Amino acid sequence: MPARDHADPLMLDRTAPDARLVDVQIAVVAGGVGGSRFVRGVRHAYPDARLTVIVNTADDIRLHGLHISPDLDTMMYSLGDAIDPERGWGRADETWRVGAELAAYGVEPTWFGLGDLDLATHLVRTQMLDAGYPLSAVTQALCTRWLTDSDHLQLLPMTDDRVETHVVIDAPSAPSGVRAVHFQEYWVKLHAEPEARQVLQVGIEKSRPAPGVIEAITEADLVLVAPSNPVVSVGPVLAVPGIRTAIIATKAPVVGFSGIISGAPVLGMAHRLLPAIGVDVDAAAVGLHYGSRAAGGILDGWVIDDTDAGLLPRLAQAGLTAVSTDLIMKDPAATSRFIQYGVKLATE
Ligand SMILES: O=c1nc2n(C[C@H](O)[C@H](O)[C@H](O)CO)c3cc(O)ccc3cc-2c(=O)[nH]1
Repeated sequence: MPARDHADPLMLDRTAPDARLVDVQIAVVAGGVGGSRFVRGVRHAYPDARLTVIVNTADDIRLHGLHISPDLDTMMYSLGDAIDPERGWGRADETWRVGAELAAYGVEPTWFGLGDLDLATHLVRTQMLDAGYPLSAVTQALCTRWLTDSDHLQLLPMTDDRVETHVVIDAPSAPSGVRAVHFQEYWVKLHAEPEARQVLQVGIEKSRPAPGVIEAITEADLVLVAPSNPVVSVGPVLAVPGIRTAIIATKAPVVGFSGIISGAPVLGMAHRLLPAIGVDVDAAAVGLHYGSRAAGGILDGWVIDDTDAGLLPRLAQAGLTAVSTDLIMKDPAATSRFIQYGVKLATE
């Protein structure tokens, strides 16, 4: 195995058929549903690497007196093989009896699905937060149940501070003509139907990276940006003061993957939110939104789907190294293939 140097930290002994990356540190910036599918692929691609997933927490919401962290829970359940495969969030074999009882009492909101098994997670998290533990300590505690190998896989909230994504929509009856709703209300109750006039990350200015986040990025041998929602999943992580700077400064190659394929998000509602931040709903626009590191952005490489190969010249002209491949995450092996392909081409 040739000596690993930082010029090519991912140097594989490419002669060995089962080239393994050992003692390699990988940091992933991710959201929830798409992000967790991506991370399962990263684990498949680099089984011996030490993985730190920096997870968006701006989706978090307080309901029924409980602190709910959808993206952290989706990542945790998914990597712990407890996720409901159809929904992509929440627990497998879930029941909804407590939620139905709350509705029977007329307790609002009833539009946010609270599963009985999932409730235990929110109860533990809320108790620990109320006892003064930071969200990162709570996450570590919850993960001891779900993630067997904590020194090879760690979930970090982007921050321990309270940050919430709120979406500004038209409200004809309001004096200002607009109102802000929590992202969960925009997505789960309103199905992202209203035009998004603005997307706010409430509290982001005062937020600080959670313990370990900056080190995970600066000490990484590879940083990956998951094909998560650029506005409400990757966006908030990059907006926590200090995180974008650390990504720009890291010696590791930074490779991003597009969640927009043929002008639409594979999952979720990014197409309803990208216009609010002035970014077209296409794989090139999102890559240029993140920007090449040479131009002050965060990416060394950008991976788009084969159906968007026609966008490659535009990315090349803008100075962003980009490649196209099959980006459909049909299973961890498929995801693993496109990750390795993208990393190899984007770091050569
Ligand atoms: O579409 C829905 N998504 C629900 N989600 C998904 C959630 O809105 C998204 O996973 C993210 O916030 C956006 O990616 C939940 C996630 C949780 O962790 C816990 C409860 C829910 C409840 C719902 C729900 O009722 N409907």
